[in-house]
Amino acid sequence: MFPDSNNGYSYEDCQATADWLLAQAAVRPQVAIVCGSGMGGLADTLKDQVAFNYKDIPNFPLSTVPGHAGRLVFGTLKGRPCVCMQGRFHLYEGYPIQKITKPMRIFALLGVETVILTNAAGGLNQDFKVGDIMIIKNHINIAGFAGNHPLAGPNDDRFGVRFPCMSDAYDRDLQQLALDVGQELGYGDFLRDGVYCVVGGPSFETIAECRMLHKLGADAVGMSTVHETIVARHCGMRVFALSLITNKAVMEYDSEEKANHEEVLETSRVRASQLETFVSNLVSRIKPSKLSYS
Ligand SMILES: O=P(O)(O)O[C@@H]1C[C@H](O)[C@@H](CO)O1
Ligand SMILES: Nc1nc2[nH]cnc2c(=O)[nH]1
Repeated sequence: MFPDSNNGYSYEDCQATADWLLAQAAVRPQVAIVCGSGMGGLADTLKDQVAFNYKDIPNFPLSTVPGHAGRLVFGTLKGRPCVCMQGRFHLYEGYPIQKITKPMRIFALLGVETVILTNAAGGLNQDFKVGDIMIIKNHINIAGFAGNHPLAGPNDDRFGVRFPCMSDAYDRDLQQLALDVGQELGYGDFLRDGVYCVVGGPSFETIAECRMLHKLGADAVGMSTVHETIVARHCGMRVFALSLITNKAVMEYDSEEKANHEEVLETSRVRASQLETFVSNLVSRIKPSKLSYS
C-alpha cells in the first residue's frame, strides 16, 4: 500500500526540484498561489515573470485538464514575491496522491510561508449563487477517512510531524483579512464562507450524493485543494483557500440541470478579473512575518 522510498517524491527529490528552481529564478517567493479551473489568469497578473512549463521542470507532474495551462510562474504581486501554479493536479488524472501534493513540499523548500489555494466548486448550500466566492473555513476529506491520504506512508520528520493537527487547517487571521479585503472591494454581495468537501471525481455527483454531502455539513463540493492543504500544513505553511461557486449542485430529482466543465470554465471567466483583484489585494496585505497582518 505504501510507496517505496524511490518514488520521486522523497525529501531529496523535492529538494532537487527546489534547488533547480532556485538556480533558475531570482525571485524568492513568500506566497504560493494555486489557480483553480479556469483561473490561470491570476498567474498572468504577476510582474517581472519567470515562467517554466511543467514539462521542463525536473520531476514535476504534467497538467492534463482543460483550464490548467501547466506553468509555474515566479514574479511579484504588488511588490510581494510570489510563485503561481497555473494548473494543478487532481487525483482523477491518475497521479498518486503524494505526487499531486508534491508542489506544496517544493514550495516549503523554496521558503514559501503562505499558500493561497483556489478552486472551482459546486454549491451545495442553497443560499449560494453561481459566481459566489466562498472563503473556505474548513474541509471534509471523505477519501482521507478511508486511508487515501497524502501523508499515508513513512513520515519524513524533516517535513513535519507524524500526526499533524487539522483543526487550524485554514488560517483564521487570513480568513478575516480576506473578509475585510472583500468588503473594502465592494464584494460583500457575493462573498461567503463555508465548508468544502473533496471527492475523487472525475464524474460530477449524483443527486443523492449532493444531498448526502449537504447533510454532512458541506457547503461546496470539488475535486482538489484538501490534499494540498494537508500537505502544506504538515510542512508548516499557512493556508488560505477559496472556492468559486461555478455551478449549483443538482439536489432535486425533477431538475433538468446538468453539471459540466464548460459551465465551470465559463463562470471562472466571468469572475476572473474580480478574483485577480481580490487575490492580489489579499497578497499585498499579508506580512512576511508569520504573526502580523496589516
Ligand atoms: O482544480 P479545481 O478544483 O478548480 O477543478 C475543478 C474540479 C475539476 O477538476 C473541475 C471540474 O469542472 O474543476
Ligand atoms: N465535484 C465537483 N467538482 C466541481 N468543480 C466545479 N463544480 C463542481 C461540482 O459540482 N462537483
